[in-house]
Amino acid sequence: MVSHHLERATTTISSYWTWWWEATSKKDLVNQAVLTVLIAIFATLWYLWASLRARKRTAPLPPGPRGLPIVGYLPFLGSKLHHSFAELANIYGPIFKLWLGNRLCIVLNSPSLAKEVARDQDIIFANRDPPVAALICSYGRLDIVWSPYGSYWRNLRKFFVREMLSNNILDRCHAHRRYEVRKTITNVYNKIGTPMDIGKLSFQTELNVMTRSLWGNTIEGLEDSVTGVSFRELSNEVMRLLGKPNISDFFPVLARFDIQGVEREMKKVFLSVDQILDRIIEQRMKLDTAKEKRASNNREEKDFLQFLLDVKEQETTETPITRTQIKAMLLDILVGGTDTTATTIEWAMAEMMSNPETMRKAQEELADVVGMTNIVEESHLPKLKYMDAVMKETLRLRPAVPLLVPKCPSESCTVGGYTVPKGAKVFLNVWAMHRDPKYWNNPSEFKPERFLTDSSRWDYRGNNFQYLPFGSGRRVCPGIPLAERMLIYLLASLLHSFDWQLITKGEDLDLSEQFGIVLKRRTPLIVVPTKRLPNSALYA
Ligand code: HEM
Repeated sequence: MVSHHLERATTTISSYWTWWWEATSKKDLVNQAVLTVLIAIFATLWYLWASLRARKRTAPLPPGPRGLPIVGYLPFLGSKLHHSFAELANIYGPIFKLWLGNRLCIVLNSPSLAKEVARDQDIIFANRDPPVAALICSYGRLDIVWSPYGSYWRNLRKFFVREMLSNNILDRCHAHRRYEVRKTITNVYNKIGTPMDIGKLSFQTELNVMTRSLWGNTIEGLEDSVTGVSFRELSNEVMRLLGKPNISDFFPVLARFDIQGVEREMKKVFLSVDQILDRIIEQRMKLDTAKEKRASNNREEKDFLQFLLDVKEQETTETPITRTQIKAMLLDILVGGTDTTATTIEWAMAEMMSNPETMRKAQEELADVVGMTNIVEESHLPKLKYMDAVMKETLRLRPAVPLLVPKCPSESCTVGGYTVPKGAKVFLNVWAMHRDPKYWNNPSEFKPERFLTDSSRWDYRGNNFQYLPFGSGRRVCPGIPLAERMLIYLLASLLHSFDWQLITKGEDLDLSEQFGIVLKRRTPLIVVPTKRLPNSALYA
């Protein structure tokens, strides 16, 4: 294109030159002066126009570290990707690039860039870039999290939100949540005074809540020996493998050699998960007796799995759903929804144990709102303002998904004045944005009070671009309504029913992080509960 313009300009200039030469030869000084000025103006204008067009077409790539030939910056990344990215942002600015193998990665670190990507150019960035491990555990992108942007994803997500997460359905599942939370409180009461792993406890409760809402039973309710604990191990393994840097992802030509064995490991873990899901579906189908059938005709009484199975049976439906798609969706909820919520509860407890004043304030609020002779009910939640602030502050300081789920633009575009090429892997480092002193006072302190003022400012549904624990745009987390209920309800019940101490009094609690697709604690939080409420009946 530029060479074409150059050719045209050269032709034009040369014809004027001939004319000018003729004028010069005739010694026509006036003509000569006019022509010289005209040529100078023309040349300047042409130069400006051409360079403006060229600049418009090719904004440069963002700045970034050089790295080594072939491997790029891979050898220099530490084990905590979110920290390494934050350090690089300090050097190269809020948007930078780095090559990891032969994959171009672009990292964004500011609310205005987040807005450009998640609002202004949301459709372009609504695609995912699944690692090899995700292709396996999503049944080849048949789930919601990893499916490509398009009508398949849209239908699945709409269906999921309508049949699992509408206010109506969530209200109906209230009894399941209450049953499981009360069961947990009783279990803790029975082991009072003994050390407990809060992460394990929260995971077990969240998993049971999810499974009861999904198919009216727990994993233990299956006819064989699968336990919630072994499911937690499988789920942890899936998350670990999803977050593990894998050479196959950075050098797709090497993928078939599976050099680190990530694909092999994921296939093995996934086989067990898949078998559990098959058993769940089969057990649910067995329940399809005449009595169940009658109940299943009543929309009000159906659980999510029953609804899915009904849709599958109706061949005339507009969006026929296969058994594999059902399993893919169940997995999103069981692995994605449970681990994030349980990890957030564990962090909230850890932060409060390190800042006993916040624990005291939360318990005082519970005593005021709930009363020491009552148990926490979901109806209390809207009044628990401090508790809500604790949850928000935890999601700020310890966002469960620190780099969100990486995005992949479907066409080349410009962000922050730089080119982001089609197919690049785009990370939004919300962990770093949540700790940026430009937007937060004393960002590394755990201070729930910051969320007590002007609550409208602290929306976390993706509209406030400096606070994005659930992401933003079309692919924002659809589980927010369930996550917020479960987080506060379980945390409030644990704090109202018990006082909590570290095993060794006065010990400094380890608050270090272990990076993964979900940001976990490096060491499990082990604490000892003591009775807080006056009446033993409140623990039944
Ligand atoms: C503390 C709890 C949770 C956190 C912090 C969290 C966070 C996130 C984040 C950051 C994303 C990616 C958003 C983006 O790419 O912009 C996401 C996606 C998703 N989450 Fe959650 N989540 C939580 C709980 C849940 C729950 C309880 C469920 C299900 C019941 C759920 C289901 C999903 C699904 C299906 C997606 C994929 C959405 C899509 O790609 O269209 N999440 N979540």
